[in-house]
Amino acid sequence: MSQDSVPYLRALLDIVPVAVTGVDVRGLVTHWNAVATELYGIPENEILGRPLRDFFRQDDLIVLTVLETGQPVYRSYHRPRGDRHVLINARPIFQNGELLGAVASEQDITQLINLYNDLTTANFNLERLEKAVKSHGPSGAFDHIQGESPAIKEAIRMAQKVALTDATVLITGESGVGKELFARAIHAASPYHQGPFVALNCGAIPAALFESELFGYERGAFTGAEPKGNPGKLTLAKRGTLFLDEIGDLALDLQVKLLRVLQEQSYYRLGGTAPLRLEARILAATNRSLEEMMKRGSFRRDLYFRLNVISLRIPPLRQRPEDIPAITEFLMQQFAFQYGKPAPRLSPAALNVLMEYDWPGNLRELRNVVERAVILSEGDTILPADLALPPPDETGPPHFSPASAPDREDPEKQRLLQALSQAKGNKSQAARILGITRATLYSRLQRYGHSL
Ligand SMILES: Nc1ncnc2c1ncn2[C@@H]1O[C@H](COP(=O)(O)OP(=O)(O)OP(=O)(O)O)[C@@H](O)[C@H]1O
Repeated sequence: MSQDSVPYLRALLDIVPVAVTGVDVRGLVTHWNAVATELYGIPENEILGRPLRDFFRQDDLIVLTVLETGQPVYRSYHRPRGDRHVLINARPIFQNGELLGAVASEQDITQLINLYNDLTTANFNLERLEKAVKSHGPSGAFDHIQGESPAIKEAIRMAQKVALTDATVLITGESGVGKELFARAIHAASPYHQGPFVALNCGAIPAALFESELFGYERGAFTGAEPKGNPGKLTLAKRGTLFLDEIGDLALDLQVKLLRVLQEQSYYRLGGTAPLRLEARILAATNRSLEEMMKRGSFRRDLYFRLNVISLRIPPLRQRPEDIPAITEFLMQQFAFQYGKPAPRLSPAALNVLMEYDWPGNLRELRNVVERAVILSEGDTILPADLALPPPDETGPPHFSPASAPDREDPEKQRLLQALSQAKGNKSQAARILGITRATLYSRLQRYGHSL
């Protein structure tokens, strides 16, 4: 190369769209172009002639590694700083067999990565919308009920069967397990799906208003009534579904009135004289034990049997811990989208905390915990501290029975959590990572979830 070519090379360095760094054999900077200045915010006059390692962490200096190993590197992905993503080419420079130094070029692909992340989030959202659209038709009604444990699958199978009939269903289960979610899915999959879904919370309305809410009233039926009258929930739910939530909270005298409607399949509005036909499918739910209440005389036996034509029990979350990884992943994506943040990942330690917690508030509590964690987490990983739950040691009585008491150092359990975290809760993928079948993975998750 002639001496004349130096100005050409200088100009070339300044117009190539990559950051160029040159070091001599001691690691002192010999070349630093305009893009490098822009990428790292370090001007050429500050860095030229100085050791490169004064400006960067040793681990981040691929060009120095190349100097040591004498091996070139091509298109190596690297994050020189938290918010920057680059692809690096680097090679040593030899002259007459002697090592002179090394050069590196770095292509900033931050924008590309950000676009990719945006695209992934957009795709996720699209899938969700597709599911939501499908779930408006009877076929996809149960799609948004997350979970693949045998317990939840059994509940879904049962609900799908009863959805096709017009039988009254009593949905039981602890608070926050998803009783209303199931009621809505049954409605959406039922012959009544084109009609409305009307919910009435029997625990939330004062007894004095219950009748007018349920049956409605005619114009001028009583003082203080809406002048136009009120159709009432039974009429509003016509050709649709009436969901009587918290049915166990209904006072005894009102239980008689509800029973009469169910027996006679007709009702009167307050102040009305013409009987109206019951044309709604009835679903009821409670988190109380109606059997216990019957024994104590606070729930009518005859109403119980009318409502409980088919009973559907939704299992609490602590009885299906194997659902926790996938549901958490689903919720993280959902809330990340809602709050306009990139979807975070869950650290194995955080997953461990979730797996061992008791979940008295079930899915509703899990939703709240994940929502808060997505909002509070800094960086791209959710850590145990973001969950605001007691760590496994402090969750009260030990969760593991002595027969299956693996402690937190149990290496098999650690591998399991690691694989699930890596697979973002996808169990097939986690099973592949571990080289075991899905069935084996499920039985291990069951074993490591507490109180089983
Ligand atoms: N399997 C599930 N997958 C995803 N989300 C769920 C699931 N089950 C419940 N949820 C969510 O958890 C929350 C609580 O569910 P829901 O209101 O249906 O519970 P519930 O049993 O009716 O509670 P309560 O007895 O307190 O009325 C809702 O936001 C619901 O969407």
